[in-house]
Amino acid sequence: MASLDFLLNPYFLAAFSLLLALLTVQFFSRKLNKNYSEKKKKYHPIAGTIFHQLLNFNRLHHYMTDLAGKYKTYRLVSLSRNEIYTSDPANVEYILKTNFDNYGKGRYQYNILRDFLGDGIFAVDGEKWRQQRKVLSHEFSTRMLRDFSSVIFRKNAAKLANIVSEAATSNQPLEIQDLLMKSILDSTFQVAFGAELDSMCGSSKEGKKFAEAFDDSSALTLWRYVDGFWRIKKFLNIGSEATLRRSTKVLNDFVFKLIQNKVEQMKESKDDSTMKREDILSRFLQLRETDPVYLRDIILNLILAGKDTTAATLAWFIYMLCKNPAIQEKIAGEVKKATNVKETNNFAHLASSVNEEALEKMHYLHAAITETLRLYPAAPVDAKICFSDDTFPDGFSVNKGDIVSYQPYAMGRMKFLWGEDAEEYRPERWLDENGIFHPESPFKFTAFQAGPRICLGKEFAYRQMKIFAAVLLSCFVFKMKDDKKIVNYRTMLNLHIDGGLEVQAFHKHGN
Ligand code: HEM
Repeated sequence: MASLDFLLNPYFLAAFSLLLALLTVQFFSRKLNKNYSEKKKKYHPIAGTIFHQLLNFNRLHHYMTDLAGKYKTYRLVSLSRNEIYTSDPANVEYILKTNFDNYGKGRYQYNILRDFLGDGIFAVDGEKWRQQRKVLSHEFSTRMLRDFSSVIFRKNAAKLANIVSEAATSNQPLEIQDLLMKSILDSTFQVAFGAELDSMCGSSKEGKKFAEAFDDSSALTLWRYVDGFWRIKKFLNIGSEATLRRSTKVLNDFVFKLIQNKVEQMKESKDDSTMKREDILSRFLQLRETDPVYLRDIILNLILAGKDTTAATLAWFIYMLCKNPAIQEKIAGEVKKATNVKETNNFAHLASSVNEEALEKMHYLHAAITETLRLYPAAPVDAKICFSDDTFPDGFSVNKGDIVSYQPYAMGRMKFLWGEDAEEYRPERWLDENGIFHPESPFKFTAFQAGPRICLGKEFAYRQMKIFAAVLLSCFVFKMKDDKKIVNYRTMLNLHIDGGLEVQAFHKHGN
């Protein structure tokens, strides 16, 4: 019954009363206006209110998938504005591409995100977004970043394999999601700053503090979406807002110090043309970008973008493989063939063999990761604000200020999109008759968003996930520690496994 405690919460009761009042007002104003606007505009069916979302909070994505099964596009009534949810690819294409300029983060999201993400790419629209997108797209397409990041991914994959190996030898279970979160944070941090954080082994106290402050800031920023009183709490500097202020200060102090150190290092090595600076911070400094606040915003946004998304996807991937041992075996076979490595006890050697050429050959692994993202997309729902009244391709209207969301989680499970076996984990659906991966329309498979704001790190993320998966699956067999345990997500911005994923790893030894 603990999950119903929130019914007694005074904030909740106040919000509920307000919602009832709003619904009453909406009902009567609809009646009064019937002869005017209703005649001209058609609105998507009302499937519920945000009160229903609160009641279903712990199974939110199941609830919304059920609604999506009934209506391709529907509305939920909230206190201040309509919330429209769609799983219709034609509407998704319209929002994300055709009428791109009419949908964005808006002032509402910017105000929530600003204290943590500043003016970084995730928080802004318009010119500020365009400028960062241009610079970052260029950086992410360079061969230098690709090669530099691959070296780091291989090193960290081998480091993780060492930890898994120790657990396998001593027959100890592992909480693999947590390990992946730390390892991916270490990789992303090193690509971004060119410095070691080592949150996986915890060798640096400052690094540990940074990692904790980062997670706290992220969770507390998300909390603002449901806490109607956050502005007052911020003004009074109390409760969650006081904690957020402390966490962002830890982040800022740490990052500004790193930037300062890097600037000094670069000054010292100015004449040394053999010094190659390949991390993202150094690249920006070389481009004569010296505003520390701008640099902080760019880099923290990248870390946020890359860390939880990639790590959570890998955790769901391992979960899927524990549930489907034949697929696990098949991927291991493909990796062995592509890398041509016989000896799997030397993790560094094995990791170095997972090179570009080998990765290109791993179509089945690519399909299995994509299939994981179809069923467990790291961003399960993605919301935009509508900037001016509009009509969707399905003929229904949306109003200025409405929140419009496409739903990767629900879409991944719709039979009308994927067929009768939509709920089944079947990597083969991504392969043609020759076993070659073939992508789907990004307006149907929406895990990376689509259109001009499509995920900038998609290729980077696949490379990292494939390297980690290839190294781990060549050396170990993974099984659930407790096969009967029900695995579910925790409702938050990204789709994490609630309580982590406890697995048992077994050595494959030389086969
Ligand atoms: C499995 C891994 C990943 C998934 C599923 C994913 C998914 C997404 C999604 C859904 C968005 C749109 C978010 C929004 O509306 O604001 C996005 C944006 C973005 N992603 Fe990823 N992402 C992943 C990994 C990465 C990585 C590793 C990086 C870079 C290190 C990255 C960089 C970005 C950036 C910079 C944006 C903002 C693009 C823009 O607004 O123009 N992502 N990603």
